[in-house]
Amino acid sequence: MFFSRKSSKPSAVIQCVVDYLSSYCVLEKDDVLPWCSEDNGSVIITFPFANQTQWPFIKAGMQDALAHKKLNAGLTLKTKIQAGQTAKPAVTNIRNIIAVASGKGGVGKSTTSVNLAFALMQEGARVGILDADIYGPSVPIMLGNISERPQTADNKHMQPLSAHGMVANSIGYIVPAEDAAIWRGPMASKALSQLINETLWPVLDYLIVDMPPGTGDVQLTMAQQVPLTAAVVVTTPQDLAIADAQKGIAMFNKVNIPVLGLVENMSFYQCAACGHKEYIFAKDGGNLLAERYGLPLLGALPLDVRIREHAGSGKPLLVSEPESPLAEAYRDMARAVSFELATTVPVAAAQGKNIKGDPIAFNPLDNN
Ligand SMILES: Nc1ncnc2c1ncn2[C@@H]1O[C@H](COP(=O)(O)OP(=O)(O)OP(=O)(O)O)[C@@H](O)[C@H]1O
Repeated sequence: MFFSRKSSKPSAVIQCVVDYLSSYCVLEKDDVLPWCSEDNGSVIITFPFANQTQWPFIKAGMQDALAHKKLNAGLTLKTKIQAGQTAKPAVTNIRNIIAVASGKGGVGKSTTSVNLAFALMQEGARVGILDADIYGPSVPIMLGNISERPQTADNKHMQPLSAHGMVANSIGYIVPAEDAAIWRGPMASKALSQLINETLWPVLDYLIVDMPPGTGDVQLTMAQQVPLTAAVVVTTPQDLAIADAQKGIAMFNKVNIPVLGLVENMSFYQCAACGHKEYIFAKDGGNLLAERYGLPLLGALPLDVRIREHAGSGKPLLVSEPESPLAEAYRDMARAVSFELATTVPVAAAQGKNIKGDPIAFNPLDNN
């Protein structure tokens, strides 16, 4: 029941802001009430998810709602991402680890991972990316720093590399591709644990992990060994890819990692000249799968040559064309990912205990 847990009734301005947020986010009023506090006639709203590009619209909507009720209050919007609970102890400085997985190769998992990471950053989160795609690491190519190597001061820990304001590490920076390609399961999953645990990560709200494609033993062991908070499954609309995505969902269910939802990549082709949308592969595959599993469809990204060109050039779309509608589609997805995590994964009991501060002089959002 609305406000039932509070001993005193919230003020009229808080009630108005809560009403607005509850309908904007499609959540119960009791769910959004904890985000709101009042200080000297000003309302502070602290979102537990990353949505900073929406703040101007949200603020304007709230101001209208307040004015409609002849109320007046200053509005301050903030972001505070909480750590979601994990079965294994959290990694130092990382609040949430999100695996980006796909049932089969070539569906655009790495491209989605990298652009998702930048999109989350543009929405106000502190983000890093880890390329765990042992058999085909492509993050170094997409970040344009393939010839760089992580530095180490003590021969035990690596400093992550930094590209376009994002921290990253990848097996591709460390081991020649032909060596990693022949690793067997135990070696591959040990490499992932080492990459995560021996990198000096700055304080991060999200570490995006680009998983190796597939749902075999290697992927299963990896999913079990790392304290994943949640997973996102990428698919394309073809029947075959959908069937494989189904296996991906089943794999995470088996190891009790919550799947936040599906991303349908290469969903449609939009003609640059006339804007007509062509569903080249199939229509609504991702939607139907999402419905079957009761999962949200977090994003439907078009097949667009610019996505491939920018990924190949070392400057991902979100960095090279941040104002484009394509970048907006990725940010829509990023907000959906962040929102789902905050509203469906229980908050970790040991909140903040693993946050030790930045070991290196790096924090893209120090003033937040
Ligand atoms: N939405 C898109 N539009 C156009 N090209 C895309 C799109 N998504 C990915 N690509 C391109 O498709 C190819 C495969 O993408 P990517 O490497 O991200 O797939 P993957 O699933 O990670 O593959 P792998 O299984 O080999 O790791 C790349 O050339 C990439 O640039």
